[in-house]
Amino acid sequence: MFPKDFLFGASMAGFQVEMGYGKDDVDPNTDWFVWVREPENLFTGTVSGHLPEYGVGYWKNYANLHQLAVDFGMNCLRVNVEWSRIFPKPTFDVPVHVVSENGIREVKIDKTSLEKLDEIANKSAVEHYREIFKDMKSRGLRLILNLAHFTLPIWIHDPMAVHRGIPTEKTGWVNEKTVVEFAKFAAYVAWKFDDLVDMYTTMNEPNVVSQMGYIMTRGGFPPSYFSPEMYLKSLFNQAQAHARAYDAIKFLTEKPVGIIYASSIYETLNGDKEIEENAMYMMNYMFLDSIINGSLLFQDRPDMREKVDFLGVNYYTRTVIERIEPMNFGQIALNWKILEGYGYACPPGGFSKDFRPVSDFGWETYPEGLLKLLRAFYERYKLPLMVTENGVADCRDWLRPYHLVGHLYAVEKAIEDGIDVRGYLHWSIVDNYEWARGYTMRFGLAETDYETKQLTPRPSMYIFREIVKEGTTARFHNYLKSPYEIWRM
Ligand SMILES: OC[C@@H]1[C@@H](O)[C@H](O)[C@@H](O)c2[nH]c(CCc3ccccc3)c[n+]21
Repeated sequence: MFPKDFLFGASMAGFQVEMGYGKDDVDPNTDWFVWVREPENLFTGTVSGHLPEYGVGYWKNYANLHQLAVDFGMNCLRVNVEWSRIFPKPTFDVPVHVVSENGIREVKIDKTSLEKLDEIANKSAVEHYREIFKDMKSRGLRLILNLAHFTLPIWIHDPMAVHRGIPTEKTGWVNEKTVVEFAKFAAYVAWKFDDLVDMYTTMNEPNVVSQMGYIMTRGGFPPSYFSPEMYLKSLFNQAQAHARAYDAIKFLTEKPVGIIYASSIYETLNGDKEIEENAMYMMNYMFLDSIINGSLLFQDRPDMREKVDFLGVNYYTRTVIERIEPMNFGQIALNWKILEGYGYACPPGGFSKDFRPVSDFGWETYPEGLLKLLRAFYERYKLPLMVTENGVADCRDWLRPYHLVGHLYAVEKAIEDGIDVRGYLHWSIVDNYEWARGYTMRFGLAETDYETKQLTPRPSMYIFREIVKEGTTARFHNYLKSPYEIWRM
């Protein structure tokens, strides 16, 4: 059984759902907005050619989407405010008190600084976000407010300059100055929205921003510039930015502040524990340890300790790896590689090498991995956990019923095993703009008609509602066995 006060809902991101009518709801001031229409990226096929301004239109149709959530049993939504909407112009000139020897140790934002930020903020954007959040609350939905979800203001990040190796100050998270500006943004958001917020998260998947930006540079993420040094620098500046944002928000409110991490369970086919632990450390614990235990790589950072009230776990599938001769990339020594045919590396719409069904995106259905991951994170950190993303690209809703029951069952078993999971937020409630893949991937429990903006529940959304109503997956366990035999634990 799920606890009575369990949070059932969905996650969304501003850039992926807000725009829809191609005019007064458009925010042109982000790195992603530039990136997805850049001729070089279109010519090389780096991006889909689809544009976010013709998407869901949440900026205008938010009431419809909120009511859909309520109608299908949801009691919580996670969304973010777009930094570039709140501050379309640079905030560098707003004075704050910074302590920065060997890292950004403290950023103090007082009332005077907040009032100076208020002078340059886009007040109509602040007001419109307040309308959206007030509507959400008026329908009984809790709000988890996230701050950064992949996009950065163009005055922080010039993705094409970095992509082409042209010297620029606007290097996004690689530039330590971004840490200070992010803390200002966090303080301002808490100051302006706290009365409407239930829980905060500072950022979504800092590891993906760094990995897809500077290592997996064929994935279509800005700036697609291979650099292990920039990978590490951007990763740890995001860790610092989280810690400084945590402090800035906590200076103004007692509400919980967490972070959302792209989490995968790393497995070998031959039970090579050393390699599995090595990968789990590198890909999960190294970053999280830095903001929970204050251990930033090999230096002690007490100013970054205990900066996580709860951990948002985004889980989609596992990553199967095997040992290789160590490869050295600067400070990074890699002695494992990802195996094709499992996890994220499967044939779209087919089956994995383990005969598990695969999504339209080529991601293997592996619900046991969520249970293993929740166990591993809880054992290491003993922090409240929340599944902040889980879902499947499945335009026909053939796989989603099984995928949904399997993963909700994994959460239910984790809770029965005494793991403190507070909620499950599906990715996502409606189809939306899938970054470099545009509208080609459909993750919605409800289908989005991008012409009419009509939102139509898919069959699996009715299953979601039944499971919430009954407080357990029990009635749907036949979905675990056939026709996809997805659960073998
Ligand atoms: O791909 C589905 C969703 C995105 O739409 C969300 O914005 C993002 O938070 C998110 N993260 C993941 C898992 C990690 C990942 C990110 C990007 C590309 C491939 C895998 C999947 N998703």
